Amino acid sequence: TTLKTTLAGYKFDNCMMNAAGIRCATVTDLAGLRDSRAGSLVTKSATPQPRDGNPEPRMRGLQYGCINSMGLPNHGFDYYLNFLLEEQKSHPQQTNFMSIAGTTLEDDLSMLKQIQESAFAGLTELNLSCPNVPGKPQVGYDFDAVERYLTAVFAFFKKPLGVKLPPYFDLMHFDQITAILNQYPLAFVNSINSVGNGLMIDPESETVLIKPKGGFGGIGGAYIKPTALANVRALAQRLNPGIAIIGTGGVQNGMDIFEHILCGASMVQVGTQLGFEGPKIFNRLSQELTRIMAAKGYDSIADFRGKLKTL
Ligand SMILES: C=Cc1c(C(=O)O)[nH]c(=O)[nH]c1=O
Repeated sequence: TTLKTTLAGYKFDNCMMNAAGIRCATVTDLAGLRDSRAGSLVTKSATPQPRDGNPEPRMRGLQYGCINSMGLPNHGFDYYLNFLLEEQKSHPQQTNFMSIAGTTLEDDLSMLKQIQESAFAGLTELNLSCPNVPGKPQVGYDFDAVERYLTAVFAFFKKPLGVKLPPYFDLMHFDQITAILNQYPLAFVNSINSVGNGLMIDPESETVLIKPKGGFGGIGGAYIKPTALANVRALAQRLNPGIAIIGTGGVQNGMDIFEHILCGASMVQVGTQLGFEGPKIFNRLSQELTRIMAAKGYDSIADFRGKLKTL
Protein backbone atom coordinates (compact mmCIF):
# COMPACT_ATOMS: atom_id res chain seq x y z
CA THR A 1 0.00 0.00 0.00
CA THR A 2 1.40 3.35 -1.01
CA LEU A 3 0.20 6.91 -0.25
CA LYS A 4 2.14 8.30 -3.23
CA THR A 5 0.38 10.70 -5.59
CA THR A 6 1.12 12.69 -8.72
CA LEU A 7 -0.27 16.16 -9.40
CA ALA A 8 0.35 18.13 -12.58
CA GLY A 9 3.22 15.80 -13.42
CA TYR A 10 4.90 16.23 -10.01
CA LYS A 11 5.42 13.20 -7.77
CA PHE A 12 4.78 13.28 -4.01
CA ASP A 13 5.59 10.50 -1.53
CA ASN A 14 2.43 11.28 0.45
CA CYS A 15 -0.98 12.56 -0.68
CA MET A 16 -1.38 14.85 2.34
CA MET A 17 0.10 18.21 3.31
CA ASN A 18 -0.70 21.40 5.24
CA ALA A 19 -3.27 23.96 4.14
CA ALA A 20 -1.94 27.49 3.57
CA GLY A 21 -2.17 29.56 6.72
CA ILE A 22 -1.72 26.81 9.29
CA ARG A 23 1.72 26.30 10.90
CA CYS A 24 3.48 27.76 7.85
CA ALA A 25 4.10 31.45 8.57
CA THR A 26 7.73 31.17 9.77
CA VAL A 27 10.84 29.28 8.66
CA THR A 28 10.60 27.26 11.89
CA ASP A 29 7.00 26.29 11.09
CA LEU A 30 7.90 25.40 7.50
CA ALA A 31 10.94 23.32 8.52
CA GLY A 32 8.66 21.45 10.93
CA LEU A 33 6.35 20.59 8.04
CA ARG A 34 9.29 19.57 5.83
CA ASP A 35 10.56 17.23 8.55
CA SER A 36 7.11 15.66 9.00
CA ARG A 37 5.45 12.80 7.08
CA ALA A 38 3.62 15.36 4.90
CA GLY A 39 4.27 14.91 1.17
CA SER A 40 4.72 18.63 0.55
CA LEU A 41 4.25 22.03 2.17
CA VAL A 42 2.63 25.33 1.20
CA THR A 43 3.65 28.70 2.61
CA LYS A 44 1.33 31.15 4.35
CA SER A 45 -0.29 33.25 1.59
CA ALA A 46 2.13 36.08 0.91
CA THR A 47 1.62 39.75 0.11
CA PRO A 48 4.39 41.88 -1.47
CA GLN A 49 5.26 43.51 1.87
CA PRO A 50 5.03 42.04 5.40
CA ARG A 51 1.67 42.52 7.13
CA ASP A 52 0.68 42.55 10.80
CA GLY A 53 -2.85 41.39 10.03
CA ASN A 54 -5.98 42.05 12.06
CA PRO A 55 -6.12 42.89 15.81
CA GLU A 56 -6.30 39.99 18.27
CA PRO A 57 -8.12 37.87 19.34
CA ARG A 58 -8.42 36.82 15.70
CA MET A 59 -8.57 33.01 15.84
CA ARG A 60 -10.38 30.70 18.26
CA GLY A 61 -10.66 26.93 18.49
CA LEU A 62 -14.26 25.70 18.68
CA GLN A 63 -16.00 22.48 19.63
CA TYR A 64 -16.01 21.23 16.01
CA GLY A 65 -13.39 23.40 14.33
CA CYS A 66 -12.22 26.99 14.42
CA ILE A 67 -13.02 30.56 13.43
CA ASN A 68 -10.39 32.97 12.11
CA SER A 69 -10.11 36.50 10.85
CA MET A 70 -6.30 36.73 10.74
CA GLY A 71 -6.23 39.40 8.05
CA LEU A 72 -3.34 37.97 6.04
CA PRO A 73 -0.51 38.41 8.56
CA ASN A 74 2.70 37.28 6.86
CA HIS A 75 6.42 38.04 6.60
CA GLY A 76 6.15 39.20 2.99
CA PHE A 77 6.80 37.65 -0.39
CA ASP A 78 10.64 37.69 -0.29
CA TYR A 79 10.73 35.78 3.01
CA TYR A 80 8.77 32.86 1.61
CA LEU A 81 10.41 32.80 -1.83
CA ASN A 82 13.84 32.79 -0.16
CA PHE A 83 12.81 29.87 2.06
CA LEU A 84 11.54 27.91 -0.94
CA LEU A 85 14.71 28.58 -2.96
CA GLU A 86 16.87 27.40 -0.02
CA GLU A 87 14.66 24.32 0.32
CA GLN A 88 15.25 23.43 -3.34
CA LYS A 89 18.99 23.33 -2.64
CA SER A 90 18.89 21.56 0.72
CA HIS A 91 15.96 19.21 0.06
CA PRO A 92 15.76 18.82 -3.74
CA GLN A 93 13.70 15.64 -3.50
CA GLN A 94 10.54 17.45 -2.30
CA THR A 95 8.37 19.68 -4.49
CA ASN A 96 6.72 22.53 -2.58
CA PHE A 97 3.99 25.14 -3.10
CA MET A 98 4.08 28.92 -2.74
CA SER A 99 0.80 30.62 -1.88
CA ILE A 100 0.20 34.26 -2.79
CA ALA A 101 -2.76 36.47 -1.88
CA GLY A 102 -2.31 40.01 -3.12
CA THR A 103 -5.01 42.45 -2.06
CA THR A 104 -5.05 43.76 -5.65
CA LEU A 105 -4.53 42.20 -9.09
CA GLU A 106 -1.41 44.36 -9.48
CA ASP A 107 0.06 42.86 -6.31
CA ASP A 108 -0.64 39.33 -7.54
CA LEU A 109 0.91 40.06 -10.95
CA SER A 110 4.02 41.62 -9.43
CA MET A 111 4.58 38.58 -7.19
CA LEU A 112 3.94 36.21 -10.09
CA LYS A 113 6.44 38.08 -12.28
CA GLN A 114 9.06 37.60 -9.56
CA ILE A 115 8.23 33.89 -9.28
CA GLN A 116 8.40 33.55 -13.06
CA GLU A 117 11.87 35.13 -13.15
CA SER A 118 13.13 33.23 -10.10
CA ALA A 119 14.64 29.74 -9.85
CA PHE A 120 11.53 28.48 -7.99
CA ALA A 121 10.67 25.08 -9.48
CA GLY A 122 7.59 24.24 -7.40
CA LEU A 123 3.91 25.05 -7.86
CA THR A 124 2.20 28.35 -7.17
CA GLU A 125 -1.19 28.61 -5.42
CA LEU A 126 -3.03 31.82 -6.27
CA ASN A 127 -5.38 32.46 -3.36
CA LEU A 128 -8.63 33.93 -4.67
CA SER A 129 -10.56 33.34 -1.48
CA CYS A 130 -9.23 35.25 1.51
CA PRO A 131 -12.40 36.25 3.40
CA ASN A 132 -10.75 38.40 6.07
CA VAL A 133 -9.19 41.52 4.56
CA PRO A 134 -11.70 44.23 5.55
CA GLY A 135 -13.01 46.08 2.52
CA LYS A 136 -11.73 43.44 0.11
CA PRO A 137 -14.22 41.01 -1.47
CA GLN A 138 -13.31 37.40 -2.12
CA VAL A 139 -12.26 37.40 -5.78
CA GLY A 140 -13.59 33.83 -6.09
CA TYR A 141 -17.16 35.12 -5.71
CA ASP A 142 -16.80 37.64 -8.54
CA PHE A 143 -16.73 35.51 -11.70
CA ASP A 144 -15.81 38.42 -13.99
CA ALA A 145 -12.86 39.22 -11.70
CA VAL A 146 -11.71 35.59 -11.80
CA GLU A 147 -11.70 35.74 -15.61
CA ARG A 148 -9.85 39.09 -15.57
CA TYR A 149 -7.26 37.77 -13.08
CA LEU A 150 -6.57 34.50 -14.94
CA THR A 151 -6.34 36.20 -18.33
CA ALA A 152 -3.77 38.64 -16.95
CA VAL A 153 -1.84 35.86 -15.16
CA PHE A 154 -1.62 33.43 -18.07
CA ALA A 155 -0.55 36.22 -20.44
CA PHE A 156 2.96 35.74 -19.02
CA PHE A 157 3.09 33.08 -16.26
CA LYS A 158 4.45 29.78 -17.57
CA LYS A 159 5.20 27.86 -14.38
CA PRO A 160 2.65 25.45 -12.81
CA LEU A 161 -0.15 27.42 -11.11
CA GLY A 162 -3.41 26.61 -9.39
CA VAL A 163 -6.11 28.63 -7.65
CA LYS A 164 -7.47 28.36 -4.07
CA LEU A 165 -11.23 28.78 -4.23
CA PRO A 166 -13.91 29.68 -1.69
CA PRO A 167 -16.79 27.23 -1.21
CA TYR A 168 -19.75 27.50 -3.60
CA PHE A 169 -23.27 26.51 -2.57
CA ASP A 170 -25.28 26.63 -5.80
CA LEU A 171 -24.92 24.07 -8.62
CA MET A 172 -25.16 26.88 -11.16
CA HIS A 173 -22.10 28.47 -9.53
CA PHE A 174 -20.16 25.22 -9.98
CA ASP A 175 -21.13 25.33 -13.68
CA GLN A 176 -20.12 28.98 -14.00
CA ILE A 177 -16.77 28.83 -12.20
CA THR A 178 -15.64 25.64 -13.98
CA ALA A 179 -16.67 27.07 -17.37
CA ILE A 180 -14.21 29.87 -16.63
CA LEU A 181 -11.43 27.72 -15.12
CA ASN A 182 -11.54 25.26 -18.02
CA GLN A 183 -10.42 28.04 -20.35
CA TYR A 184 -6.97 28.26 -18.68
CA PRO A 185 -3.92 25.94 -18.44
CA LEU A 186 -4.30 25.48 -14.68
CA ALA A 187 -2.19 22.82 -13.00
CA PHE A 188 -4.73 22.41 -10.18
CA VAL A 189 -7.69 23.82 -8.32
CA ASN A 190 -7.66 23.76 -4.51
CA SER A 191 -11.08 23.61 -2.89
CA ILE A 192 -12.14 24.79 -0.32
CA ASN A 193 -10.87 27.72 1.70
CA SER A 194 -12.62 28.41 5.02
CA VAL A 195 -16.38 29.02 4.88
CA GLY A 196 -16.35 32.80 5.03
CA ASN A 197 -17.93 35.12 7.56
CA GLY A 198 -19.30 32.78 10.14
CA LEU A 199 -20.04 34.00 13.67
CA MET A 200 -19.50 32.27 17.00
CA ILE A 201 -20.60 33.66 20.35
CA ASP A 202 -19.81 33.28 24.05
CA PRO A 203 -23.32 33.21 25.56
CA GLU A 204 -22.01 33.69 29.13
CA SER A 205 -20.46 37.06 28.37
CA GLU A 206 -22.90 37.61 25.47
CA THR A 207 -19.90 38.54 23.34
CA VAL A 208 -18.43 37.49 19.98
CA LEU A 209 -15.24 35.36 20.15
CA ILE A 210 -12.89 37.30 17.84
CA LYS A 211 -12.21 41.04 17.55
CA PRO A 212 -11.98 41.79 13.78
CA LYS A 213 -15.07 42.41 11.66
CA GLY A 214 -17.44 42.44 14.63
CA GLY A 215 -16.68 38.77 15.26
CA PHE A 216 -17.18 37.50 11.71
CA GLY A 217 -14.56 35.01 10.49
CA GLY A 218 -13.80 32.01 8.29
CA ILE A 219 -14.96 28.66 9.64
CA GLY A 220 -12.78 25.57 9.39
CA GLY A 221 -12.82 22.06 10.78
CA ALA A 222 -15.47 19.34 11.06
CA TYR A 223 -18.24 21.92 10.55
CA ILE A 224 -17.22 22.34 6.91
CA LYS A 225 -16.50 18.79 5.71
CA PRO A 226 -19.89 18.35 3.96
CA THR A 227 -19.30 21.58 2.04
CA ALA A 228 -15.69 20.67 1.24
CA LEU A 229 -16.57 17.19 -0.09
CA ALA A 230 -19.40 18.63 -2.21
CA ASN A 231 -17.08 21.24 -3.73
CA VAL A 232 -14.33 18.71 -4.51
CA ARG A 233 -16.89 16.36 -6.08
CA ALA A 234 -18.66 19.07 -8.08
CA LEU A 235 -15.37 20.44 -9.43
CA ALA A 236 -14.08 16.95 -10.26
CA GLN A 237 -17.27 16.27 -12.25
CA ARG A 238 -16.85 19.50 -14.28
CA LEU A 239 -13.15 20.39 -14.66
CA ASN A 240 -11.02 19.29 -17.61
CA PRO A 241 -9.22 16.06 -16.66
CA GLY A 242 -5.90 17.90 -17.07
CA ILE A 243 -6.69 20.10 -14.05
CA ALA A 244 -5.90 18.24 -10.82
CA ILE A 245 -7.85 18.84 -7.62
CA ILE A 246 -6.49 19.48 -4.15
CA GLY A 247 -9.11 18.74 -1.50
CA THR A 248 -9.14 20.88 1.63
CA GLY A 249 -11.63 21.19 4.46
CA GLY A 250 -12.81 19.24 7.48
CA VAL A 251 -10.01 16.63 7.62
CA GLN A 252 -9.58 15.14 11.11
CA ASN A 253 -8.62 11.53 10.32
CA GLY A 254 -7.57 9.07 7.63
CA MET A 255 -11.16 8.34 6.65
CA ASP A 256 -11.72 12.03 5.89
CA ILE A 257 -8.72 11.95 3.55
CA PHE A 258 -10.09 8.78 1.94
CA GLU A 259 -13.41 10.58 1.35
CA HIS A 260 -11.72 13.60 -0.27
CA ILE A 261 -9.84 11.29 -2.63
CA LEU A 262 -13.03 9.34 -3.41
CA CYS A 263 -14.54 12.71 -4.45
CA GLY A 264 -11.64 13.33 -6.84
CA ALA A 265 -8.74 14.87 -4.89
CA SER A 266 -5.14 14.01 -5.90
CA MET A 267 -3.71 15.77 -2.84
CA VAL A 268 -5.45 16.54 0.47
CA GLN A 269 -4.61 19.50 2.71
CA VAL A 270 -5.11 19.67 6.47
CA GLY A 271 -5.71 22.98 8.25
CA THR A 272 -7.66 23.25 11.51
CA GLN A 273 -6.71 19.80 12.87
CA LEU A 274 -3.05 20.39 11.97
CA GLY A 275 -3.32 23.56 14.03
CA PHE A 276 -4.50 21.53 17.03
CA GLU A 277 -2.11 18.54 16.70
CA GLY A 278 0.99 19.90 14.96
CA PRO A 279 2.95 18.21 12.13
CA LYS A 280 3.04 14.86 13.94
CA ILE A 281 -0.59 14.57 12.80
CA PHE A 282 0.72 13.33 9.44
CA ASN A 283 2.04 10.17 11.14
CA ARG A 284 -1.46 9.39 12.48
CA LEU A 285 -3.25 10.32 9.27
CA SER A 286 -0.82 8.25 7.15
CA GLN A 287 -1.27 5.21 9.40
CA GLU A 288 -5.06 5.55 9.39
CA LEU A 289 -5.30 5.99 5.61
CA THR A 290 -2.91 3.07 4.99
CA ARG A 291 -5.02 0.79 7.18
CA ILE A 292 -8.24 1.85 5.44
CA MET A 293 -6.75 1.22 1.98
CA ALA A 294 -5.32 -2.17 3.01
CA ALA A 295 -8.67 -3.23 4.49
CA LYS A 296 -10.40 -2.28 1.25
CA GLY A 297 -7.77 -3.93 -0.97
CA TYR A 298 -6.49 -0.69 -2.56
CA ASP A 299 -2.74 -0.54 -3.37
CA SER A 300 -2.63 3.10 -4.43
CA ILE A 301 -4.95 6.12 -4.33
CA ALA A 302 -5.38 5.83 -8.11
CA ASP A 303 -7.41 2.67 -7.39
CA PHE A 304 -10.25 4.75 -5.87
CA ARG A 305 -9.65 8.44 -6.71
CA GLY A 306 -12.86 10.01 -8.02
CA LYS A 307 -14.74 6.70 -7.86
CA LEU A 308 -17.49 7.78 -5.51
CA LYS A 309 -20.64 5.86 -6.33
CA THR A 310 -24.17 7.29 -6.48
CA LEU A 311 -27.35 5.47 -5.60
C1 LIG B 1 -5.05 34.51 3.02
C2 LIG B 1 -5.94 34.87 3.94
C3 LIG B 1 -6.82 33.92 4.63
C4 LIG B 1 -7.07 34.05 5.97
C5 LIG B 1 -6.53 35.16 6.80
O1 LIG B 1 -5.29 35.44 6.75
O2 LIG B 1 -7.37 35.78 7.50
N1 LIG B 1 -7.91 33.18 6.62
C6 LIG B 1 -8.53 32.17 5.94
O3 LIG B 1 -9.28 31.35 6.54
N2 LIG B 1 -8.29 32.00 4.62
C7 LIG B 1 -7.46 32.83 3.92
O4 LIG B 1 -7.29 32.64 2.69
